[in-house]
Amino acid sequence: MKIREITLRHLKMKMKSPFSTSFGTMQDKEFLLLEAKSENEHIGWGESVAFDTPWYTEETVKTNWHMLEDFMIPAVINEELDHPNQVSNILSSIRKNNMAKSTIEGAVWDLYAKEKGLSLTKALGGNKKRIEVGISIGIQNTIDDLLQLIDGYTAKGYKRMKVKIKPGWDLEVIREIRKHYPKVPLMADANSAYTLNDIDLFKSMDEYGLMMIEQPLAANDIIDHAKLQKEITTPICLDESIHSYEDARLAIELKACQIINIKIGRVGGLSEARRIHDLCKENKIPVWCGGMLEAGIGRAHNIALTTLSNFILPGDTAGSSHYWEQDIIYPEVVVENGYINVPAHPGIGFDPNMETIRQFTINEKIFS
Ligand SMILES: O=C(O)CCC(=O)c1ccccc1C(=O)O
Ligand SMILES: [Mg+2]
Repeated sequence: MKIREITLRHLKMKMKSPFSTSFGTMQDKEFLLLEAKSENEHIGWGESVAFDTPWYTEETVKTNWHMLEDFMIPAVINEELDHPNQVSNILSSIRKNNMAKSTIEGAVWDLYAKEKGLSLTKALGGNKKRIEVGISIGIQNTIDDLLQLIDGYTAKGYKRMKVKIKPGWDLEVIREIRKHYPKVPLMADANSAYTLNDIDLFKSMDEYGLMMIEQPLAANDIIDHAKLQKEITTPICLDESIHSYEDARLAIELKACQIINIKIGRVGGLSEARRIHDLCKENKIPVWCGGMLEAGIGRAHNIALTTLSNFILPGDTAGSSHYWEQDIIYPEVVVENGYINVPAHPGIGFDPNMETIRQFTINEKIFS
């Protein structure tokens, strides 16, 4: 198959409520959508998960636009593609910029599945009919606010609660949650806010039965994560540290974690995500699918990936209505009792809502 036309769009959508992490607060979500049309008039969609500031990784919406426009789209358009795995080879001469790579690679996967008449789930080799999801809860003004949110999400059936922590919003918060919800499946995500000097804090957390602590230390610090994991019983889950299969291999060999959060954008696409999944499975490291506050296209890709067998733990793919007044796909992603039904239609299995896409687009360029 060949891609003969690509439309790149820059969208801006307002989130229903602001989302706060150890790095700061997000309210407006800017992101890119890539629409790739084949010779046979099939259309594949990809979404960039880069944010408008480089706090999570070094990439931003603007660096992604630049990489896609000047390097990646010219390299892929009009090339004969037999399989989406080729995209990472074609782009391998471009260093890093994983989220930009993933945007175009994701569109090629969707397109490939549509050309074959397969769901993206099938094309990837997944076979779940439904997936389990949890919810990621940002830092709140008060512990009472947080407890109320947990109340609501528990009632909605989300399979586990993830709370963001940072220095000053950590042990006390976990202790209070456990006082009110002794049994709720609970985990904490620090987004790299700590160092090994905080080892006593993490030892104290061991008594609260957390499913895991996500990314307590710096993104480039696999060695210190290994040291920390030796000292605590709570499993460490790595997020920001894992950008590739090789990172995952290093982390597993050094015993820096017991669980890995896979985000398609962070690792450069679905092909690499699947390789990491397979490596983790061989090494008995359970994985789950992380979230980047995606709009519907990115959310659909996450659902398909999560159908692979070693996605054992609930992911962060909450329902569309948790984030948006109106999402950009139909049907929207719906969570019922903590489950999302996996669509069986060709490709990502959701249709773009062109009306809302146009409404939220602030810049657009067509390449052919
Ligand atoms: O609801 C979601 O999409 C996941 C929210 C989340 O935890 C998150 C959101 C933005 C950036 C990083 C993270 C993270 O997993 O660390
Ligand atoms: Mg995280």
